[in-house]
Amino acid sequence: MDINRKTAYLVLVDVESKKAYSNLALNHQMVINKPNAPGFVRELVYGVLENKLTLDYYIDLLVKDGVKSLKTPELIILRMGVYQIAHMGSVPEYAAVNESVVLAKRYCHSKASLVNGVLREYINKKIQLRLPARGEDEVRYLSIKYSYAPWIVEMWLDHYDIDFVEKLLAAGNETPPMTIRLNWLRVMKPDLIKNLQERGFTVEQGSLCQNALHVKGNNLLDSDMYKLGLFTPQDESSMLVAEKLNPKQGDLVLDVCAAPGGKTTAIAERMNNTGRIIASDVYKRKLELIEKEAERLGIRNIETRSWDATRVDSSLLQKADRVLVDAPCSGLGVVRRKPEIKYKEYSMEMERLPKKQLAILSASSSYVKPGGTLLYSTCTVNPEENEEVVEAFLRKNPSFEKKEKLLLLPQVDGTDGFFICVMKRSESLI
Ligand SMILES: C[S@@+](CC[C@H](N)C(=O)[O-])C[C@H]1O[C@@H](n2cnc3c(N)ncnc32)[C@H](O)[C@@H]1O
Repeated sequence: MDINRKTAYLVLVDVESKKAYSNLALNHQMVINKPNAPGFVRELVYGVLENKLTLDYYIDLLVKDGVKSLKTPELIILRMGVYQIAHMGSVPEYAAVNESVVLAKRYCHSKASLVNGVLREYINKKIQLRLPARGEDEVRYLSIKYSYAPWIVEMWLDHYDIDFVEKLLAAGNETPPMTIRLNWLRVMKPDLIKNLQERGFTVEQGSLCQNALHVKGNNLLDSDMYKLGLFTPQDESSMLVAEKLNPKQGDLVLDVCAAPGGKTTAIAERMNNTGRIIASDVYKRKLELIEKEAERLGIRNIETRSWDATRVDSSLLQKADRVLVDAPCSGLGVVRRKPEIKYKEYSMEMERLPKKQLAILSASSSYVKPGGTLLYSTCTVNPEENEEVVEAFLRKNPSFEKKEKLLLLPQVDGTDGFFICVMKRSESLI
């Protein structure tokens, strides 16, 4: 059996059945199975995840009792087969069919002939197969064409015009660039660039942040440069948070939703290991991630603690120069990296998020000293979690003033979808 397709299959089962995060499941199965073509595995896994609803739509047209009659193993094998035929030009059609049948014989033996039949029929009919008519139901059409849960399409259409929504949906299916944040504490930019180029990586300056580099090449995170803490993988939108917070040497900074610490460590690097950063998260077990990263990067000014940010710690009232609220959110801005987010069901949790975000922002604002900075950010494109939370906060807290508001978009900025709002507390408290 082809180890690459087997690995992809096992990742997709973990994501579908165990609700695993795609990046973690992929890393896990890569380590166990050691596929000889990791690029192929990644392309197949992310291709199937990104196009899941579109693939299911076509499979549904070809299976007698519809896609709902299929169990997870045969459904995943069919998705993989159709994806290879439709999108992977390097895979001959016969190989996509034969290898899918081999997988079916191993993981759902009685369905091997169904897999064979459906894939052969797909090859024969693919030119005639059509998406549902746009005019009849635009939400359904967009949901299937771009493969997003219908409620996400509907929500975006409620807030934005159709052209914007279609570009946003399409950009969420693009492969994001590999961007790294160079660690000023450990390396100078020209030296890191030279080091990367000598090892065969292609390097380009980032477009938004001075310390951002776009890198092309394989196994970057296995390199000694990574282990030595010369850089951290991070999207430029996240790097921009530390830049906009603009911490000064010697500041007291509170990062109240800090794990796994991507922004905490970016802030620490800017502060050149001076001052004090209190990085808290409600989940104690996640604090270890921040501590490990700080150690890798040679950072010594971070203290971690578990704290529920909806509660006020009276010992810190008006003490902080800067407070960062990088709030828990729906994550709709990072679907390029975590395509499984596109299929989340609309839930009560989604409905409760803006309330929770406002509670965290309100409690955390009390730590900002007069004249200090409060920054609210999310990795989502949803006005209810972004602008509306900030506006509700500002209405109730006249001592804060909005200084800058940014909505970064994959189709415009090439970054993840990201919201940043910088607020200042007045010198004399109202
Ligand atoms: C968007 S993530 C933060 C990412 C982080 N700032 C970074 O850059 O790596 C949101 C974090 O908020 C935490 N969180 C959720 N509810 C919280 C609460 N009530 N108090 C504090 N942290 C909370 C989650 O555990 C999660 O780690």
